[in-house]
Amino acid sequence: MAKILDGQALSQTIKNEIKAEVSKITEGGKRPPHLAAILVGENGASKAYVNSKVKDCKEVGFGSTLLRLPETISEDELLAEIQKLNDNPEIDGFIVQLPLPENFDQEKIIEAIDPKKDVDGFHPENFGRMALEMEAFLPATPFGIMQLLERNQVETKGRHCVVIGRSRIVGRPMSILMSSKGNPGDSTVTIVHSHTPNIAEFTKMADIVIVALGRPKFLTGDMIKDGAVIVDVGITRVDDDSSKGYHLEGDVDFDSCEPRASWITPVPGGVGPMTRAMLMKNTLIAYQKNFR
Ligand SMILES: Nc1nc(=O)c2c([nH]1)NC[C@@H]1CN(c3ccc(C(=O)N[C@@H](CCC(=O)O)C(=O)O)cc3)C=[N+]21
Repeated sequence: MAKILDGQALSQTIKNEIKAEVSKITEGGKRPPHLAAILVGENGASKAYVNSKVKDCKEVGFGSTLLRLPETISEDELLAEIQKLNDNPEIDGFIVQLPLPENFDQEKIIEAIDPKKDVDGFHPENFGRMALEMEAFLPATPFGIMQLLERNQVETKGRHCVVIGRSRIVGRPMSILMSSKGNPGDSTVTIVHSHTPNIAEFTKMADIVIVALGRPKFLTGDMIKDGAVIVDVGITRVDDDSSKGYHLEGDVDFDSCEPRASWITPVPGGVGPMTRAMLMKNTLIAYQKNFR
C-alpha cells in the first residue's frame, strides 16, 4: 500500500502561502503581481488550461491578462505581441500556451520572451541557468514535482531515479534537477526514451520512476521494484460517455503499481495541480526579484 503524493492538497497549501504574500504586498500599498497568457487558436484543452490559470490568479490575488489571438495571426504579429508584453512594466511574467499551431516556429517564439518574464522557464537562458545550478525560473511541472518530493520528505539522495521521456518541458529538465546538488536532488539519474530497447530493464532497478511520455497506463506493476516512488506526469484525455465527455488517464497503471510502491501520485490530483501552483509561484518570484 503506497502513500499518496497529494498534489491537490499541496497545491492549495502553496497557493495559500502565495495569497498571504500578496496580501502583504498590497497592504504595503503596492500593486499585486500580474501574469499574462497568450493563447493562439482554438485548441480545446489549451483553452481550458489557460482559463484555469486566470482562475488561479484571481484566487491568489494576482492581476491577469488573457490575450486570445486568432490562428490566422502571422508569426511577426505574434512576435510583436510578445515584444509589447516584454516592454510593459505592469506585466511581471507571461506565458505563450503550447502547443502553438503548426505554422509557428516554436523555438523562435520562446526565444523572443524576455528571460526575466519567462515564468514557464522555457527560454534557453533559463534552461541553461538551471542546468548550471544557477538561480532560474524552473519549468512549472518539474518544479512542482520537486516540491511534492521535498514537502513529503521523500528521500532522493543517492537513490536511482529513472525518468521516462526526454521532452524539453518535463523529462529533460526533471533529469537535470534530480541529478543536481541539493534536496530533493543528489540522485543517480537514468533517462530512457523511445529508442531505449528495454525500458523495463531500467525501471525495475529504479528507486524513483518519473513517467512523462504521454502513453496511458504505460508503467505497470511488473515493471517496478517493491518500495519504488512513482511520479505520473501523464494527462491524456480519453473520450467517454460521462457528462464531461472525457476522463484523464495517467502514464501509470495505478491499480497494478500502487500495491508495490511506497509513494505514488494520482491522476487527476497529482502533478497537474502542482504545475498550476508553481506557475503562480514563478510569477511571484518574477515580481520580487531579478536573477541577473
Ligand atoms: N506554455 C505552457 N505552459 C504550460 O505549463 C503548459 C502548456 N503550455 N501547455 C499544456 C501543458 C499542460 N499543463 C497542465 C496544467 C495543469 C494541469 C492540471 O491541472 N491537471 C489536473 C486536471 C485538469 C483537468 O481536469 O483537465 C490534474 O491533473 O489533476 C494539467 C496540465 C500545462 N501546460
